Amino acid sequence: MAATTITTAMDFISIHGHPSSTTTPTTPDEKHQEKNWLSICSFPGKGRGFVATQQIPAGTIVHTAEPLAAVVSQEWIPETCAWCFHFTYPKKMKYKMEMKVSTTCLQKKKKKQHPRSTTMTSKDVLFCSESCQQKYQTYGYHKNESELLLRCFHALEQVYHQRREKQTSNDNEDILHHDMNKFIKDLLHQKVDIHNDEQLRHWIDQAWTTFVQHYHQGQATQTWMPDDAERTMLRLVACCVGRRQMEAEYLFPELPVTVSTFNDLFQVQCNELAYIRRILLDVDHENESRKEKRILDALFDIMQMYIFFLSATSDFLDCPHTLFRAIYFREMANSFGLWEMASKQEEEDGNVTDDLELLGWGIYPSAVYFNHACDANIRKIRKGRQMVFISKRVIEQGEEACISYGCVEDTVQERRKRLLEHYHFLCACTRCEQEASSSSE
Ligand SMILES: C[S@@+](CC[C@H](N)C(=O)[O-])C[C@H]1O[C@@H](n2cnc3c(N)ncnc32)[C@H](O)[C@@H]1O
Repeated sequence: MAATTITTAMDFISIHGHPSSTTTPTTPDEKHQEKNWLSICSFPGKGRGFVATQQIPAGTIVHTAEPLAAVVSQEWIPETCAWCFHFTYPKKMKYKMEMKVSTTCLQKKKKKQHPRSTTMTSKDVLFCSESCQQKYQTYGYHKNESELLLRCFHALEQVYHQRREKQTSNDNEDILHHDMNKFIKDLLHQKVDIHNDEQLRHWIDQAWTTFVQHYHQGQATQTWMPDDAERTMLRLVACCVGRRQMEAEYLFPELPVTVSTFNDLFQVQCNELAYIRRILLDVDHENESRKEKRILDALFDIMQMYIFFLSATSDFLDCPHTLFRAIYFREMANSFGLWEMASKQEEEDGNVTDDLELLGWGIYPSAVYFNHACDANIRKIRKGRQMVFISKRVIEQGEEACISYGCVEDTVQERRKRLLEHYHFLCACTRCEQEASSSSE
């Protein structure tokens, strides 16, 4: 087990990240094997959610989910298998992602090159065994998918290292700040009603379009550096854009049943409006110039990530800002944290500690309907790349099946505050409703 516990800036995108739930699954009864235990319903104040279709015995596997995309956190790449998330601190993973690729295809825009091939590797994708390496390189929508991802990861690494070495500045950034500030002022002077979805969405679209136009005129920064969490996030976005591109280029390949399609991602709730609105409400009590700065900073962070992504991948990925945002804001608050698992020995000895590491992030479209409850009736455990969901007690037919998105030990006020801050919603679970009404009596 590793020595430190990380808390990254990306913690906020996790909905289901608690290390104590990452122990090895208990073997379920044969008769409890998965069937259609759950269906999707609408719940007032919570959107869609899973509901039990029949009485579910305790300890039943109610759902097993495969990721559409899963990546190792930047910090733990050397010690974590990119396929099965096996973690061996302080030992390093032995197998690299390595492929022969044609150099002409590497940069589509550079024409008239003689076809040559080269061996390409990504330092950001390592495996614990040849078998995991093989699975990673052959899994996907099409056999070319892992090659495309290799190029993306390689290019993201390169741009990162180039920027770190160069640190050039760009005077035109002032123009960009000035123009973007004008937008923010308009918003704050009530030309946009932030409670009106249509108006707010329109404003966000315009802000992005303006920013991207500046980028194409050479006015966006080339010096901004992503932190580890943002680099991890960019690889996760690349996996989704890559899947989309494969689907567009190769029609109807024979898919293994476990492979999600890009469209599956669109079942997932998009949190862009909720995120921006929360920032706008948060800064409400600040003075004007502070307000403007905080909104600008919040927007710029994501816009700069996008520009960084474009600089690295635009030669082989087609990703307009609308697509980037559609993916980014679905991953935000919907991705599952992939935690280190306790060893069998630790479990047998009852020695499972809380300082397990957050090894990566995955997006699991079939599992996003689990709403949060502060007294959850479902626990989730990781089994390699899969997420397995198991009932903690008997669940009655028609009862909502919920997991916990994190710690539920605090008071109702603290729990609600944390969920609002990290996941942008006011918790409406039965426990919160009851505790909130009794504390207000
Ligand atoms: C992973 S999604 C769950 C599925 C979501 N309800 C949907 O319709 O797609 C998480 C989102 O569901 C809603 N949600 C989940 N648990 C909730 C709760 N206890 N109270 C209110 N909203 C909740 C929030 O909007 C949250 O951002």
